[in-house]
Amino acid sequence: MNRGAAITISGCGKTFADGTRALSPLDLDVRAGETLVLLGPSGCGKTTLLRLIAGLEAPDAGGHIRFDGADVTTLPIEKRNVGMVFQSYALFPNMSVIDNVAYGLRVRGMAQAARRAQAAGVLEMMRIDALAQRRIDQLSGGQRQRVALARALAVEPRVILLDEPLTALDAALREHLRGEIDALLKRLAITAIYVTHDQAEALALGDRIVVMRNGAIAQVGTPRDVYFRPADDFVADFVGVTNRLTGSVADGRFETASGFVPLPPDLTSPAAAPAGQGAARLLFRPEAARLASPADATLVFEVVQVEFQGARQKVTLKDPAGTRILVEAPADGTLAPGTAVGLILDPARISLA
Ligand SMILES: Nc1ncnc2c1ncn2[C@@H]1O[C@H](COP(=O)(O)OP(=O)(O)OP(=O)(O)O)[C@@H](O)[C@H]1O
Repeated sequence: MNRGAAITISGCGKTFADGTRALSPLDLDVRAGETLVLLGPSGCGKTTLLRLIAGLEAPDAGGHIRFDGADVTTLPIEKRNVGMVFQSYALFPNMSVIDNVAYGLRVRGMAQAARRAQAAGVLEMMRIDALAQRRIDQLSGGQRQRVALARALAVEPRVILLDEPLTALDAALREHLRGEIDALLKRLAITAIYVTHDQAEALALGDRIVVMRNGAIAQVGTPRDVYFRPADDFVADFVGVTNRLTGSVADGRFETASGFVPLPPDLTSPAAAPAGQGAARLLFRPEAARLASPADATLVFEVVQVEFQGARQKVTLKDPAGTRILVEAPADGTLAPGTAVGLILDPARISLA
């Protein structure tokens, strides 16, 4: 397999013929060999960005796309050496599995024996070699998606582009294939760009995640960055439940109705503007908090509701100002509505907004 290409996207916007502005001009660097996930709600421009990278659409004037430094902006898809996998497999239903996988090699003019051998190798790698002679319409959804992936990989692309490849599958199969795709992409060290609107898929697969909103990039970061240090309210809410406390920052502390939180240095540095000093909100996920006795904590809340979930319980708390938050705790049965509890926040998993 080829080594993956580094991709540089600069000033790429996209306005369709009917005037729809699908993407505002944006810049993005994709590192060689990484899996980059484009995550965002329907219509935010994920597919459009993927199609620009593929060469299926041209960016508006001024936009440039480079693969390993070489400008490919005007190159059509067949000259970019990219593989694509879609939600709707786009396989030839009457052809055998092996002929589907070898198709791209035939288009490139490879001789029959050589392309059959190469296709057979990819089928083996994907563990579907036993299905080589089956027709596509004799396969299950999960098998078809493996064939689609095999076909994209058979041409030894520098970049593989995946557009919601698992959406059509049921939940259990989706999770299983997600694990397989993750392992495969890491092993091949191929540059992969993966479009999804499913946050769990994005967090599991991405080396980095690009959260998109209304044709623009809201945040680029590792799954941990995006989850624990969301750039804004939109990102915070799109990737999970977010608690918010209002208060103010002074002398390295966040002061709020229920007490205070000592802040880690990176949140109080001048670079952490606008929240380095003055009125602010503290954001954290339910699992970034731990319950403690009120005497051992700098924040004290009242228990409002406890929802038993087996191994864990979800606990709703309120502060003296009436602000409610949701936390998770081991299901030990000692929490009752009306009691006071202390709350300890993991400093690495809080952010200010
Ligand atoms: N060929 C086209 N002509 C006009 N508008 C288009 C065209 N293709 C896409 N759009 C519009 O551009 C915007 C972005 O679409 P895009 O398909 O990139 O979104 P998406 O984030 O991939 O959404 P989804 O998750 O629903 O696939 C949408 O408003 C869409 O309606």
